[in-house]
Amino acid sequence: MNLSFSSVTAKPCSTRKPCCSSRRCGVIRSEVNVAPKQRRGGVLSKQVVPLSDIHVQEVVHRQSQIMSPCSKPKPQFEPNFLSDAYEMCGNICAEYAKTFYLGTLLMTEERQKAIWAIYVWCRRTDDLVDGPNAEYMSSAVLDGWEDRLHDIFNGQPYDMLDAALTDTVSKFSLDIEPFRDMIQGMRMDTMKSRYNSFQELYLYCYYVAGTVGLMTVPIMGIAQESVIPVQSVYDAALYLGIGNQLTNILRDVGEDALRGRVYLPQDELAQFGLRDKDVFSRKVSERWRKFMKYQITRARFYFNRAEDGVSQLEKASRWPVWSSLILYRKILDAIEDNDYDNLTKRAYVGRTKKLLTLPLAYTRSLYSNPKTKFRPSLTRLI
Ligand SMILES: CC(C)=CCC/C(C)=C/CC/C(C)=C/CC/C(C)=C/[C@@H]1[C@@H](COP(=O)(O)OP(=O)(O)O)[C@]1(C)CC/C=C(\C)CC/C=C(\C)CCC=C(C)C
Repeated sequence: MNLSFSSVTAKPCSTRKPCCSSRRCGVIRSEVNVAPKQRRGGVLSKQVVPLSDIHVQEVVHRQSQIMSPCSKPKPQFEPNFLSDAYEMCGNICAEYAKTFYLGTLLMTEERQKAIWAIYVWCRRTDDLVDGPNAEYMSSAVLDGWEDRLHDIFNGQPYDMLDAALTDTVSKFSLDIEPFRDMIQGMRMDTMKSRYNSFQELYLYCYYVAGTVGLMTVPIMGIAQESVIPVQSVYDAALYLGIGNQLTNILRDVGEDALRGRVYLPQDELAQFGLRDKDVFSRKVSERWRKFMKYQITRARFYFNRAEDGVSQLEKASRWPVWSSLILYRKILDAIEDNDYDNLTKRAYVGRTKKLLTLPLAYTRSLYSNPKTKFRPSLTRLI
């Protein structure tokens, strides 16, 4: 049984210009880091596989360029209009994602508002396929949403919430590609309900969550004292998104099954002697527990890989990111506490545990130092 883990880092093929924005202009080679088998320590080995849809390298390139004053249209809005628009975004974020919202309160006002605007756009995008109007979903709806995204980036927002994002993209060096990729993830979601391998699932996770990492790095800001390459910070942001999404998937296996969806690699299910019918039967067997242990270890692998990137962010941005990392990790602990029953139970981190996370994350953010990879032993307690 092959129990290796992979994380995928995009490398441009030599024939491809890094600034090329066309989705279909060439093949990207991707490097897959294969983590050690369970119970065996050791150095990660690497494999090269074709994976043409992950746009990290080009996004890093474009987002790292200093914005010239005329590079993005500067829309003219009434001052009150924009402050009302951001306030609406803040209220939505506070309502639907309290932890993200709390985390933004330490940031500068400009960054805080930018995260709210991005959050709201992501929430609305996800709601197209997951929300109350999901029954009206079609590829035409997603095409229309993508046109609207281009309007946002061209300074012609459709409504107030879009206007907040238009303002945000005019202030920060944000590339449109991760936003388009998230829409691509929603397309994928409408087209398939099974993933043959972890490679396929990874691509989905990149689309719907890794992209959030790429969108938010320019807002969070990289510390001036950072000593690691910018690309590594983006990789860490991507891994945090992947870890979060894998965790969401593991938490929601039972709920997704009720909708006829299985976001688990089919080949790995088979390796553990499991099939779709075992997911739908809602019975937790010993095989299922073993399979879940494996999936949880992989999600943790991504969180661990994200850690070093958090310390490279600007100080005020580290706290919210640590909070999100620690909290999502705790969902994995909760699945274990439920004896791996994610078929009939939804793993939950209680209010008190959540609140206790905030000072822990705060301490962590004070002690993480961008100049070293030093990890205070506190990590191990969390
Ligand atoms: C402060 C902070 C962490 C900010 C990020 C806020 C933000 C813009 C979030 C967008 C989330 C969103 C609505 C995405 C749409 C797709 C989706 C639903 C993805 C899942 C999110 C969790 O949502 P929830 O639990 O509410 O999901 P359901 O209601 O069950 O559908 C995801 C699991 C993805 C979340 C991914 C991230 C927050 C990315 C984290 C990475 C960073 C913030 C980069 C940090 C930088 C470094 C260097 C590590």
